[in-house]
Amino acid sequence: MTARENERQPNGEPVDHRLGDRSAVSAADQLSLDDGTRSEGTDPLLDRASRVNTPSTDDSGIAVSVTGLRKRFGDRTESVTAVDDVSFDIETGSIVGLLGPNGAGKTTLIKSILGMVLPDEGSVRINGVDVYERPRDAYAHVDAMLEGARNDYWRLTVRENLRYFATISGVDPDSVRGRHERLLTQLGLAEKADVPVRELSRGMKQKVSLASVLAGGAEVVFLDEPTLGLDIESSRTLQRELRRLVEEEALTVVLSSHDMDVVETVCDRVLIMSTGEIIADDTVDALLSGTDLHSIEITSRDLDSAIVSTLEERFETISVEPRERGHRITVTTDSDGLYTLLAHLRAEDVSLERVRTIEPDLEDVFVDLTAGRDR
Ligand SMILES: Nc1ncnc2c1ncn2[C@@H]1O[C@H](COP(=O)(O)OP(=O)(O)OP(=O)(O)O)[C@@H](O)[C@H]1O
Repeated sequence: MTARENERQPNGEPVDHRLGDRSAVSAADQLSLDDGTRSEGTDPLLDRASRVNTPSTDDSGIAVSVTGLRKRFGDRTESVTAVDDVSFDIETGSIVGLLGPNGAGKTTLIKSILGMVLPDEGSVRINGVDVYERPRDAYAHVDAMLEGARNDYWRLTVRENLRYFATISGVDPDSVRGRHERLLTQLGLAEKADVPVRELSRGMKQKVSLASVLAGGAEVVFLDEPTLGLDIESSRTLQRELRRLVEEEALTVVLSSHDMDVVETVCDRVLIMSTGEIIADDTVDALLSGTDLHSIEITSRDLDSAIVSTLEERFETISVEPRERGHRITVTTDSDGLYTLLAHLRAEDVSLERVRTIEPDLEDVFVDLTAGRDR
């Protein structure tokens, strides 16, 4: 999902891609028209300000349930099935990572769940409520940060933004003052609380965006690249705060990110999409332990350019580092591939100076699962 930088409303404020704000809805409507969907203008999110933020009643333990979702764009001559018969449930109080290469269908899936794109088939329930039949009730406890960090009112201070977004979520800002103060402290924003957002750095703005999403006490939040542009310390703080909200307040988070380390650290479960389908749905541990991948790093002065280029032809996932004499190569492959590699090196009479095996990480598993599956 790509951030749309520099979008502005006529009043000079940034375009808001969040739910819960009227400008967000107009952005959604604009998108909808582009998509040929939802042109009826009945977006449930327009009405948030008048909504009472009562707790949801569903006790199934399932926050989001998607069944048989399908969305195709285009006509018969040229069409793409962006989401292809996708089904999954997300447990209340968990963080689920949504991964996929560019064009996999992640944005279309999330927008379909949020009612910003109307799917051709399938159903979505949030806390047991069908989003297409009873959108207002279904989205009463949902918020989202889509397409980057441009979500806040830059002329308002940080604290005023939190109060504003709480208000349009139907919450009296005074009743959640404690929550706001905690968010400001946890996210390192307390010192800047009374500073207009436009005067903050990009990373700080990103943190304000996240705080604004969480300001109204939503039970289910969708976050697109929440750590983009943050320094390592801020990213870790944000991840810790998300885990705390999930564990202490049963927040449910759907997080889409290209940062595999963030997903590996923070998510209870990972959905991997490719060409519109869910091709993996498991915990990070299960994905890592279920893989037959091995990463091996070999250093040798016998690894000359000719041998290295033969290996590059055979192994897609090879990285090569020239040494003063010879090369250091790192290859990620399955057991058969490893056997082939070692047999090849033996046949070429390569003596191995240094061999190091590396545990595969989520990125290795992701690349392995999605390689060669382009549309
Ligand atoms: N409005 C649209 N009209 C036509 N095709 C579309 C539209 N929106 C998405 N698509 C196509 O649907 C497919 C899935 O796109 P989508 O944006 O959902 O993928 P993504 O996983 O979010 O990608 P990225 O990571 O690059 O943002 C792509 O082939 C894309 O070109």
